[in-house]
Amino acid sequence: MTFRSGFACFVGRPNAGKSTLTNALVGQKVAITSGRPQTTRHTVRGIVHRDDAQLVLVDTPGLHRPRTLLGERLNTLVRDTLTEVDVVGFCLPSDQKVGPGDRYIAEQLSELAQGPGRTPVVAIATKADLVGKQRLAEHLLGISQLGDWADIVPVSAESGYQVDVLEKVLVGHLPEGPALYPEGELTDEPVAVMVAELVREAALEGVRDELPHSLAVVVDEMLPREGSTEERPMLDVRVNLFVERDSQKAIIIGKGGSRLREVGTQARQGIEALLGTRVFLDLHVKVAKDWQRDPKQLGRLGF
Ligand SMILES: Nc1nc2c(ncn2[C@@H]2O[C@H](COP(=O)(O)OP(=O)(O)OP(=O)(O)O)[C@@H](O)[C@H]2O)c(=O)[nH]1
Repeated sequence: MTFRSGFACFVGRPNAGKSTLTNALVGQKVAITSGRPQTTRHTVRGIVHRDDAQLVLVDTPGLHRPRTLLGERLNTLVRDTLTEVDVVGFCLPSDQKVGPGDRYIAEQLSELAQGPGRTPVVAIATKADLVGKQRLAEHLLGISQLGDWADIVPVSAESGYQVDVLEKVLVGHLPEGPALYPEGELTDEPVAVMVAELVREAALEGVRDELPHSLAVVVDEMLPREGSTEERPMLDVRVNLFVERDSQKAIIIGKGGSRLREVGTQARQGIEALLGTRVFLDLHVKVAKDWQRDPKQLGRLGF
């Protein structure tokens, strides 16, 4: 039996279902999903362990037209990631017609497919559960006319439809080689990044329209609480939330701090589940003016 191993990543416009698909393949929640675009700022890897292969998924941010410096950096990150993987999955949500955003990405990908590495691109019709047979057929036709794909696979991460098929197709594009990570490993995302994502997710809940891309979350410190014992461990987690304006700070904090308390409670439950220990979560909201356009601030926040 030949063993294959390698890297795959999903691209697609915001909300195409990339994170959800990663989770469905890995079988556990590693990447944070959300109903709003561009929440996946960091490269999160999920690892699929099979008897015949190991597939390492690199979950990239949405490839989109750069509008701000942050956008440009994200796109550079995306392109760097794309040239390093063995196969790219291009996600196109079935409930939406192929549009200009998809065409833009398709152009970038065809450059890649013709480049020196010749990375194969598998087109994936995501969210197939949301549409009927006829619409799905139309969608697949639209996708086939969009470019020259190694394969086209309809899937639903929600219902599980064809997730196994997609897994086989992706694995088929990997080179022969030994496992890259020990079995049981699901992600090598640093814990601090996952903690920050949980806080960000909670902080955006219900106010995503007001604070679309203006929130950055950074874990300041994570320390065992003084006096906490091995039987009853307790972790002090201090997190900074950066917004661009005072008005946004007010939204996060809420009347008399009520909203921030809810954010803290929700995030804490997620963090405790992630770390398997009790957590004291200390949230600080700060204004970093126009951080999306300032290289120094971006650097400090890890972009
Ligand atoms: N019905 C249905 N909904 C899905 C499916 N996959 C994803 N979704 C929903 O679509 C929305 C976006 O999914 P994500 O996985 O966050 O999309 P993404 O491409 O990672 O988004 P960005 O991180 O913004 O680029 C979420 O509300 C998901 O619940 C699916 O197979 N079926």
